[in-house]
Amino acid sequence: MRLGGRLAAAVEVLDDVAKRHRPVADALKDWGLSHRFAGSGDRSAIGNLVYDALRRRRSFGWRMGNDSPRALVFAALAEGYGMAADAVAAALEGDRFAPKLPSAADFERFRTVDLAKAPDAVRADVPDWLADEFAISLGPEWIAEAAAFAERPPLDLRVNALLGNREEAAAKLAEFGAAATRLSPLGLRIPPIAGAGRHPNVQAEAVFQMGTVEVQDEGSQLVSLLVGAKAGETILDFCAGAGGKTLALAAATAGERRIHAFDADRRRLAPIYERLRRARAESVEVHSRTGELEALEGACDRVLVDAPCTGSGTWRRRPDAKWRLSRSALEKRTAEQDAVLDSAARFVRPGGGRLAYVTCSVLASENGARVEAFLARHPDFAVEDAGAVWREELSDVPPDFLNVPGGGGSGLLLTARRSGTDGFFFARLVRR
Ligand SMILES: C[S@@+](CC[C@H](N)C(=O)[O-])C[C@H]1O[C@@H](n2cnc3c(N)ncnc32)[C@H](O)[C@@H]1O
Repeated sequence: MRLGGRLAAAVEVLDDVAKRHRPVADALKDWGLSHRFAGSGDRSAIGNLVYDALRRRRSFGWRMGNDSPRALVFAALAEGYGMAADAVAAALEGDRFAPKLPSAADFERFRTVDLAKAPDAVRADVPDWLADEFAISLGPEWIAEAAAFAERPPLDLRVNALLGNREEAAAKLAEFGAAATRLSPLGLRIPPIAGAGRHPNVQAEAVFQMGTVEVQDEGSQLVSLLVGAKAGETILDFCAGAGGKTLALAAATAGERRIHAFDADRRRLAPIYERLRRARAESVEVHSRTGELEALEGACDRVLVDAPCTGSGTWRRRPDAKWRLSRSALEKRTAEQDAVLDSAARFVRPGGGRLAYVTCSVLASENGARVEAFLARHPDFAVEDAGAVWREELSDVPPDFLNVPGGGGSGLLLTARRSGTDGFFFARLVRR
């Protein structure tokens, strides 16, 4: 396909996402199925345009003076590829599939308008109703913090300590530019996609197939390590889902058969079995029914609650979710978070057992506020100092991560801007 066809396809996909309120990944997949002539290079170029347009929908729309799918796609092209109006026009000359070009004046406005004069929520690239939530959650620099979640993300891998070490894995993935992560001692990072490119298909590599590496954001690796799981302990991953953190816990406990993985939704657990096999994580027992957990009540040294949340920390990877989120959905999530914490608390061993609360959201109402509400309902728990937990499980902590404005209590907040990771909240509570 030529550039014009790719642009038209990106406009079509964005239209579909907007009109049918559907996830962008589904819209892209459907487009691919009905346009089988498109090659893999076309698909990744179209995907990049669509994702870039969604990540920065508000600021692109404001700078273009128009937020139609067509204007957003041209904005993504101009920004992502550094193309000026005349270069775009020249590239599309005689291309009958190309969508109608914005005017030269629109391109000029896009290039020169001062975004600093735009409303806060536009600069932050978030919906208006979320501006206050972000300001409370991320403090005086919330606009820059939110805008960092509108950048392209890297591809992070965790090296499975049960099967390999980071140096060897890095050597096997050197052609993709994989390098050690800054904060996780187990991580490898492949830089964000440039231009029309795409991330390598690491799942096809022997090092992945043999279980030596797993795809996991560095932030997710860090919060898994902060749980502090040790060999010989009884550990319950209460919201295990597809097992991203279960696998990390299994590697941290060097294979002792004491990890229990549970999820209230059996369908979500489905991928865990194959992932555990590949990682040779034999220490994990998977439970899909609450009744199977009876023997664990009051008996777990560590319980991880990786709670259902809005996912606001993952908007670099799922930018469409940012525009679908509603106030009522946020309220539904906070109620679920209270319920899941209450259900999980009974498994924690009195007299020193730990309850780790994690979300992949940066919103204080899902994070510190939930911890505070939990402590009010459960006076037998106390929150540990997050800085001390980091020093105990990892190393010196950069003080920025501990600064959780409006978070209440001693939580840790990772963000794209502070830690260069997806957004994660972490708090560890001890049962007296
Ligand atoms: C953020 S996801 C878990 C992701 C997973 N830990 C990982 O790292 O791949 C949250 C999970 O919590 C589960 N969940 C929601 N409510 C629950 C409850 N009351 N008890 C247990 N699990 C629950 C959901 O089914 C979902 O799979």
